Amino acid sequence: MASQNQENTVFLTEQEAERIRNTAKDRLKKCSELVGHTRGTRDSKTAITQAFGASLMADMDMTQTKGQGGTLPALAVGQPYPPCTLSLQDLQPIKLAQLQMDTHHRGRQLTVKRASPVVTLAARSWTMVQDEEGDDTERLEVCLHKSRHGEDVLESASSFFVKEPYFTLTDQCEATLRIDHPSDLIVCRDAIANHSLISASDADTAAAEQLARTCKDKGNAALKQHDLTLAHAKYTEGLKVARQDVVLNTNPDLARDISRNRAHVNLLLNRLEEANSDAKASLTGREDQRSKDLDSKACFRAGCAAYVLGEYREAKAFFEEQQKLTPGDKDAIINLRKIEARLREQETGIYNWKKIRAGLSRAHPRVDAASFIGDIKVGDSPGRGRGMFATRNIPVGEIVMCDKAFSVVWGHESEALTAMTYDVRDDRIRVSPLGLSKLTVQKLLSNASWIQRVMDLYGDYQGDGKNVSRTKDGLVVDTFRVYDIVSRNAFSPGSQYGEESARNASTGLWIRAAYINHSCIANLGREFVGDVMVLRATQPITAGEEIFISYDESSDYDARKTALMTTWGFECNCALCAAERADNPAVRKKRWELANEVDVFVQREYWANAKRLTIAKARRLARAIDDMYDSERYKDVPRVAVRRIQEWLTKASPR
Ligand SMILES: C[S@@+](CC[C@H](N)C(=O)[O-])C[C@H]1O[C@@H](n2cnc3c(N)ncnc32)[C@H](O)[C@@H]1O
Repeated sequence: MASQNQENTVFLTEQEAERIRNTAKDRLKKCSELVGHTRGTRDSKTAITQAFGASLMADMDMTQTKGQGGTLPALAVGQPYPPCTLSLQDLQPIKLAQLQMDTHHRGRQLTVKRASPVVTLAARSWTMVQDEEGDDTERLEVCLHKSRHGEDVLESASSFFVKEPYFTLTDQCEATLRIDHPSDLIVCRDAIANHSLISASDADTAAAEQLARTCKDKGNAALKQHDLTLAHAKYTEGLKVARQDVVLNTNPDLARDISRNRAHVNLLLNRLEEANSDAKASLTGREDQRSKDLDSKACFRAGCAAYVLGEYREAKAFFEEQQKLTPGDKDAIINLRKIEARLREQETGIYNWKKIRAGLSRAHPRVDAASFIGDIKVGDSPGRGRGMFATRNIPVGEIVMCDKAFSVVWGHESEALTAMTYDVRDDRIRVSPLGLSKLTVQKLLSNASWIQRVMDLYGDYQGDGKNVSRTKDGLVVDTFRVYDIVSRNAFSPGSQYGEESARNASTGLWIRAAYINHSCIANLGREFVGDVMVLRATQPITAGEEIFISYDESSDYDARKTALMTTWGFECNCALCAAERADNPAVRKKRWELANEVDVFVQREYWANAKRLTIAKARRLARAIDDMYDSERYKDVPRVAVRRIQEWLTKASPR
């Protein structure tokens, strides 16, 4: 992740780093020794006692960091496997006793019930589960993506279906069923629900209609209790029956009513595409006042979903229709006004920054704004993958892009989760914004069009690319791919709402800006207003030229080189790096020391009313740094170490 704040560094002791590496390597070794070994049955009492004993020893996935107090979770990453893309009904059952060690049981599904309380750790939750018959017990662990809609998934129910179970070892080498992809775990909230459906297809009209009505009532009751997941399940069940010909031919309004209700729940669950299609499906098009009122409600719901999806023209059409159906409706008027602003932002890049800034606070850190993409387009950037290119000449100071974040986690929010990750692919330990990966996965699980857009971004692990898989149980999201995409595309919007450090750094994903490559001599400057990234030309850009931002602004060549390789996985070949690489390391070191001296000077000496002696000292410093540059090599290359003191001098001696 590109940091705004170079102080955001976690210092890991050698021993801690070694411990993390060894834990991951030990596990991998044991796993490879045990591949394919049959599990056999486990005595349930002993299994539960052993598992809890191990968990009590310590939350072993926590890491101590040097001199910074506190801990960060540590996770091994870089062993991706694909999520299950089959529907539950197409998988063959398997029993716990049939499981084989370190094996993905492709084409199989397990039905289990919870047999112990849930243990919730920073980056995972686990519990003991039993077969349906209760004669065998095993550990079930959900890694990272352990909660949905603010609820711990394992705690939300007592029965689960595990799709294509992965039976392996924990970091402490205990046997476990491990879930990495949330779509591989199906919560069974109400076993009776599915049985009731089976009889519906054969039922007579009255019975089927009654069944759909009961589901609708149960959905309404769950909604009243704010149990959105159950409400959604009940409406879905009711819709399946109400959309069958037996009911549809006699009472088409029942399906419409349930669709309208589910649209509301979907909006609350952020399932915007389904909210939009449900609302459209509920429209009656009739002219009586009651029908008009209902259609107005549906238009409002379809419009809200389209608005959050960024489909402002579609949203506008729905709110206009709402206004026609129920003239004077205040919601429609307010929303139409908001849409005018969004369309202006999107089409012209004109924003009311004063108003936007005034509306930002710790409690409201996100901006309600559209993204503006200026005259730029994605193209091939040899040696750098894809990049963004200007399609016309752009003068200095012009806004090139304002990108509203796809997902952002602020340091002060409960979703913020930073972890030390050990990547087995390149043997590197990194500080990873896992909270952002989690939030991104949650958003993707709700809307298919978003999956395609995020999965188009660059990531080391390709998985199934930008294909969207959907089973009868819902959307499938490859969390390993999201993790890799976040690792290579996340930026930090800086600490806009209070102090933060590496352990709670704010991070976000800007999916349009994510196509812009790095150069240490960037031609764009970056600023954040809440979660909007504003990019302006800092140099004149000619049509066809690639645009660049700086992922790391350190003036220390070695630090910058290491950060670019560790975080972003590349070595920069810009003119500045080429010149600095050719410098004698001793010269680079001396220049770096002088730049540090400048930092201390600038912090101590305020430029306003600076004494002549102080200004003279600043001039000496600037000259000393300038002398450390080879005049031939740095003829056309910026002398970055001298920049700060020159800025100070410009302000201190304006005449
Ligand atoms: C945010 S993405 C930029 C878009 C990316 N090039 C693509 O094809 O989607 C960051 C990744 O782009 C590549 N990249 C960016 N700047 C680069 C540069 N100056 N040299 C080489 N690779 C670069 C690296 O692979 C990096 O991890």
